[in-house]
Amino acid sequence: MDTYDVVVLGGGPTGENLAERARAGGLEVAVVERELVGGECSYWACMPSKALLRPAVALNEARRVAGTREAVTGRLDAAAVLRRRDEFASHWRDDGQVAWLDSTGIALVRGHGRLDGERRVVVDTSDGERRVLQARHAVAVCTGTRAALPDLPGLAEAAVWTSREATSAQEVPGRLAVVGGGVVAVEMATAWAALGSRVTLLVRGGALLPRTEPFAGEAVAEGLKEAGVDVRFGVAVAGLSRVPGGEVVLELGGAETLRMDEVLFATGRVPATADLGLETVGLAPGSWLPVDVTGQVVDVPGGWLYAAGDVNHRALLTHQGKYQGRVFGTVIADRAAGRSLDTEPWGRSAATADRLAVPQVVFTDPEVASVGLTLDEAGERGLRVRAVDYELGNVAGASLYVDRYRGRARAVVDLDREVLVGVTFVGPGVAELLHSATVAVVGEVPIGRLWHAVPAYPTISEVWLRLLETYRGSAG
Ligand SMILES: Cc1cc2nc3c(=O)[nH]c(=O)nc-3n(C[C@H](O)[C@H](O)[C@H](O)COP(=O)(O)OP(=O)(O)OC[C@H]3O[C@@H](n4cnc5c(N)ncnc54)[C@H](O)[C@@H]3O)c2cc1C
Ligand SMILES: NC(=O)c1ccc[n+]([C@@H]2O[C@H](COP(=O)([O-])OP(=O)(O)OC[C@H]3O[C@@H](n4cnc5c(N)ncnc54)[C@H](O)[C@@H]3O)[C@@H](O)[C@H]2O)c1
Repeated sequence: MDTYDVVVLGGGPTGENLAERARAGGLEVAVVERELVGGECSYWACMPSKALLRPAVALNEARRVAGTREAVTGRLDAAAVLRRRDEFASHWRDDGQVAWLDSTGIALVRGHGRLDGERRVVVDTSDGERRVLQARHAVAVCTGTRAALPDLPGLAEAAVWTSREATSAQEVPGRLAVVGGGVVAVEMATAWAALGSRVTLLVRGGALLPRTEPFAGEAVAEGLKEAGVDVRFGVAVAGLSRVPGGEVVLELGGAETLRMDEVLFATGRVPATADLGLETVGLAPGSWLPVDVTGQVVDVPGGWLYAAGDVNHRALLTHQGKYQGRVFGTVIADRAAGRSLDTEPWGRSAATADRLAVPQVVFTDPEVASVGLTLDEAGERGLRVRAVDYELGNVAGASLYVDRYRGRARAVVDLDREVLVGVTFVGPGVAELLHSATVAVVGEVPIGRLWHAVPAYPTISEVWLRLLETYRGSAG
């Protein structure tokens, strides 16, 4: 048996950050990883997906500026894009991340870890041995999620794509069906259409990106249609089958069938907790792990079990998992050293931003960049709010950015405190605008002070000024 101060289950972005903060706090730390250090994000999610999307957006932007439009004469070079994607996925090798772990003095145990009662982890190691790790202070579960697949007749045998295949495929399918209307669905539909697939997007509901402001999903649907994607709403897949070695036949209810070369199910995530020994600590296998603001799993007594990142279901995004990792890793070190905590909202020891100010960019064309609450969410929380909208195309910097710029911005103002609680930008090139909004929301910067944050002319950021003018006009 080996003893460490902290045992971290899962070496994705969250586990890495939590381990690093605990180690920086003076603790002995082991990370257990069953696949690649770096997790889903580095190899099958953020990095390869953005590497697939960037060339598509760069090409579209060049086509929208007179002068460069004439210089762009061909399509994307799919093979070159896939090669560049492979580089960004480090060719699915984790040597670089392992070297970083080594440099921090964190121990790496390769294998599948499971809880085995209080503070104990049993690992089936990659070399076929069984190791027992005992934690003096804490075990942190950072095991992330895997793709959720619906229970459909024929699905198990049809060798469908999940986000893993959609981000790592080495060939461009001729016909690709994408099932779902969330972020993975719209990003991957954008990428593969640009790479040359004929994409059909099958959306069960009536809108894309249902958790964002409605105009964002509408703009993305329009962008996808302009890119040649067949976007269908109110469609449910009833069953499917693959012709051996060949195409997939999708049954859409009624008598309609679709014949595709590949089918991507982008239908959400489930926590990677089914085979984690949760039953040995009184939890149900397969469940999400809700935590308090310091990261402690609420249903386990003794304060030794933490959960961070996707697996606690607070905000399924890399940067939020890393944020939790930093906060919770520091909390574990502080508790171990007997230091006092600051668990007030926005305090050093409390995850707060992952509830009140989650920034997210959807890297489609147009991009969607949002932080904080939508108008509907703010209303549901009982806030007295007003939405302030502005057409981005009227901003000088935007009209220079691409010809006939189309886009929109919305700020959600809390009228009682006169601060912003949410901001959404939709349009080309808005991703890098987002952090200004995040600072305004997290800092609860009074509208009166925002007036003095003067955007440079002529940038797209001038939309800030226009939003404030619109608010002042409508506030009377
Ligand atoms: C296609 C796609 C694109 C995405 N794009 C973005 C994006 O652009 N920006 C963004 O912020 N987010 C994005 N996300 C979400 C992002 O990938 C996740 O939020 C992030 O990976 C969560 O990090 P994590 O460390 O919590 O979990 P993971 O990255 O899932 O890492 C968990 C690790 O734990 C390991 N593990 C699991 N069980 C065990 C076990 N029992 N024993 C040992 N090891 C185990 C796994 O092998 C894995 O390495 C995307 C997701 C998808 C699917
Ligand atoms: N750029 C980014 O930040 C980025 C990119 C990709 C993923 N992510 C994160 O990863 C997570 C997973 O993304 P996702 O798109 O897989 O999940 P999601 O929950 O965002 O979307 C899933 C979609 O599938 C639909 N759906 C569910 N079951 C279905 C079924 N049986 N048939 C048809 N449709 C069905 C849902 O209605 C929903 O619209 C999200 O939390 C997202 O924020 C982030």
